[in-house]
Amino acid sequence: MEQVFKGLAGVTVDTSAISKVMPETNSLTYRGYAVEELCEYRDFLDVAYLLVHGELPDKTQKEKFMAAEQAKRGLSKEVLNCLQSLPTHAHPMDSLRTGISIFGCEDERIWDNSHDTNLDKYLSLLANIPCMIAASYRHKIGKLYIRPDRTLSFSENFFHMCFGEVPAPEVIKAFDVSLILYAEHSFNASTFTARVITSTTSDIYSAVTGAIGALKGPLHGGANEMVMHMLKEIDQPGQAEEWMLTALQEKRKIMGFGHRVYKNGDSRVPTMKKYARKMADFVGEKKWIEISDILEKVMLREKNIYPNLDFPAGPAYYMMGFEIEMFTPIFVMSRVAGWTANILEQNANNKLIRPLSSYNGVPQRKVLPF
Ligand SMILES: CC(=O)SCCNC(=O)CCNC(=O)[C@H](O)C(C)(C)COP(=O)(O)OP(=O)(O)OC[C@H]1O[C@@H](n2cnc3c(N)ncnc32)[C@H](O)[C@@H]1OP(=O)(O)O
Ligand SMILES: O=C([O-])CC(=O)C(=O)O
Repeated sequence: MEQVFKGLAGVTVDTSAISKVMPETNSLTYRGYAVEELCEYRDFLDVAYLLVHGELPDKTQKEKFMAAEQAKRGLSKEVLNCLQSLPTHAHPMDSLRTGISIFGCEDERIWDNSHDTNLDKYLSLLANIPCMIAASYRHKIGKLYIRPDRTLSFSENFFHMCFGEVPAPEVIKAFDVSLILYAEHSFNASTFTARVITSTTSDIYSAVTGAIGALKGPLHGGANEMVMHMLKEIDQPGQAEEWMLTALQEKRKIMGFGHRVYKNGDSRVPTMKKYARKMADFVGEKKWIEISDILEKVMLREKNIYPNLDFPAGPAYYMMGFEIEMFTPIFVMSRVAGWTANILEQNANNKLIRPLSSYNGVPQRKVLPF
């Protein structure tokens, strides 16, 4: 039997100049820049530009990019109506997947996969994914849609559309940092999905829609929601150690722990943890951090497994005031930058992605007539 690489683990399938995940040093760069430095000195929009254009914007390029993103904010009546016609029990990831499908149908440039057209489609997605998430959220809670404010920053506008107000700068900064950290991570499952779809010379909306489906799963982006459900189930720091020991004994997968590539810690966790702590100080609620610290300690002691980015991001979003079901859609708001960079890279040097399988079913047999 041929050698099988289950889950493509350890297989290098292509080259990429977008991000470098370095498990040996627990570090990560986007286009050569360390994510920690990007978090400290730049905002998410700079990173959304960097990933797709290959360089950080200068002041003029940033102003132009920001103005273009702001100008593109705003859903059509049809997309808004569609999102508002979905059942209120629908998960916002499903609503977003559906919204982007319709959004894509509105674009007449169906078979135009040129670089410049794709850059324009990217700007539309970047500007309108937050509008779709906020629209679904407002619909779910039975409140009226709030139109985007084209004078606000990317992150400020999202809070404005969800809650009708812009929170303190500390909250905006923590949120923006989370978007930078979530923006790109080489050939993760959703990015790979986007590349597979792109490799058939399909379009960017199809690739992003497919990537959303892959990101939703709890083994990938959906874990940030599961982490918060777990923290809420534990509820008290005094119950955290026992909860973890029982879960491990029952051989349960602990959400927010482990990673396919990082085996000694996720490069993004220290930065996200710092901002989750800032959120705890800001809201004056330490319990989620205390429970998290105990879970992390016990998991390391018992299994030598480290937390991934979803572990601190979940409680950070909760403390910012978001409903749990909003966490993975927020991941999409950011990861669309990484997906697009990968879609453009795949398009620029394409080869159909089509691996082999090793057949282990019944041997060939005869079809007998009735
Ligand atoms: C942004 C992101 O997408 S980050 C990932 C978010 N996902 C999660 O947090 C979900 C929980 N984590 C997991 O399910 C896994 O760690 C994954 C899917 C992320 C990585 O999986 P893989 O690389 O396939 O690792 P694999 O599942 O083979 O784990 C290796 C060993 O560690 C154990 N392990 C890994 N993660 C966990 C976990 N979260 N809880 C308990 N045990 C775990 C496995 O049971 C396995 O043990 P075994 O060798 O005794 O069978
Ligand atoms: O790289 C992965 O497999 C998952 C991950 O952390 C990400 O997509 O951010």
